Amino acid sequence: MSILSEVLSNVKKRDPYEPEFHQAVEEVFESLEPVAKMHPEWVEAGVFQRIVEPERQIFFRVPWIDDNGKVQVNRGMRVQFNSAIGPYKGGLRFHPSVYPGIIKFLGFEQIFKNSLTGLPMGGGKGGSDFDPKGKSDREVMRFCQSFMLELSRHIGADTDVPAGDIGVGKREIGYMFGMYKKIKNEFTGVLTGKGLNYGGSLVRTQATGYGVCYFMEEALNNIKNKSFNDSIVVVSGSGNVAIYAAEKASQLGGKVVAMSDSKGYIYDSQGINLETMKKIKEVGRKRINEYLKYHPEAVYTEGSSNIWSVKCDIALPCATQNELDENAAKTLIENGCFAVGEGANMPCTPEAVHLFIKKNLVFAPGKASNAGGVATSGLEMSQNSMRYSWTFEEVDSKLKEIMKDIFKNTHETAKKYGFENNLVAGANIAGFVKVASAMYDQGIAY
Ligand SMILES: NC(=O)C1=CN([C@@H]2O[C@H](COP(=O)(O)OP(=O)(O)OC[C@H]3O[C@@H](n4cnc5c(N)ncnc54)[C@H](O)[C@@H]3O)[C@@H](O)[C@H]2O)C=CC1
Ligand SMILES: O=C(O)CCC(=O)C(=O)O
Repeated sequence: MSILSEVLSNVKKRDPYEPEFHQAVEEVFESLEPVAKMHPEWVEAGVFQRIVEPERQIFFRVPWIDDNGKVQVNRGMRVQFNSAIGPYKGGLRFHPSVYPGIIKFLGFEQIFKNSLTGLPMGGGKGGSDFDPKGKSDREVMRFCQSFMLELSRHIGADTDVPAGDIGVGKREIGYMFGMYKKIKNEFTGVLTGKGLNYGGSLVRTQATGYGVCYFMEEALNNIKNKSFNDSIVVVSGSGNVAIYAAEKASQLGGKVVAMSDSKGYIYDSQGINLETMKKIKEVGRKRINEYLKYHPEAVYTEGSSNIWSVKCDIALPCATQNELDENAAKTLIENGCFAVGEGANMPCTPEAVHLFIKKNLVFAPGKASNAGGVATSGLEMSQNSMRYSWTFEEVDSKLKEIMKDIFKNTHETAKKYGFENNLVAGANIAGFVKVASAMYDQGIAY
């Protein structure tokens, strides 16, 4: 049995009820056989066993009082996965599906993604099974304050810097930042994704979605001599990543004809009107079918996964994990889709990914293509340390350069290890090698 199979089998044995985490480890390890062969010293130093075990996991109670005066109790957690190359960094997810297996898969992905950005950030992730949907602003505030009351003991600008993810946007970051500042009596860059009036960075809101398109444009140009221009694009989701991926895809000349939420999807043959979508989702926090009130010519279909039956050239899954399976992949390919870029974390199942690679689509894996969000968080940390802010154009051009560099690195690494044009292998290997060599240099006690 190879060291990689042995470690994977141990991961499954130790935490048998965490399928998303197993999937994330398996997907990375699939690419690492040549790395293990090239670096027997890493095998001997237990790097593969150590990298799948979080450095620290924190679980805590989050009691809060709802608008009816009733006490509610949620679970909070933070997985500080790996700090070999910098302070733990990664978002917080508030969604009823959150449990350790989800947070561990996200934290594990984050290690390699953050490494690919070229910035000094380790990997971490956290969240709660709290559902902000349908809650009043005051309820969300009381929850966030209680969550931070405990989390504040474990984070810090040089220790662990959380940010947003599903269910955590500017509103939640604001409430948490306010509470952290009150508890610690210090104004530091302990969270990113902050409001622009208290230390946030321009472009952070747009960064993940824009970054997906910058990466994809680079991949299309280099691998297929194509671009977004004149393409038909389908984007799943209608949250932060989806809206700004759709915006940049349109700016690059694509036409986004469909977007979804967890209940269903909208098809608009004229191209989705993004101002309407922002009004519905960012301001109103409403369901996507509200779109029909403003654009009655569009069509709404129940069932979010049906969105992949819409004919397109480029598909950008930007909602959630495992939202695009093998059947959806087959349908996309039959309809002529030639590129898929992951905006969400692990949105394509392993079977779908294998099919995309086998059929030579340009496939951009999330840990490379959605790294623009955390990269811009890294830029927010730099600006906070300098007590300075860059302009929109300055941050946007740094983001663009970072995404181009990530593409170059993943593309060249894939080629070097014998996986030409396989960006999944390229991203896994390039992300891993930097962290593994830092872990090796820092000794086994680490
Ligand atoms: N916000 C960020 O900077 C980054 C987010 N991501 C990933 O991107 C994905 C989306 O995150 P955000 O946009 O930040 O969250 P969000 O909370 O702003 O939006 C999530 C959207 O997905 C929709 N959704 C949920 N389940 C769905 C389903 N099964 N089918 C269709 N739509 C569904 C929701 O209705 C919502 O519109 C997640 O996988 C997240 O981990 C990755 C990198 C950075
Ligand atoms: O900006 C960040 O720190 C986190 C972004 C994130 O959660 C992700 O890349 O999945």
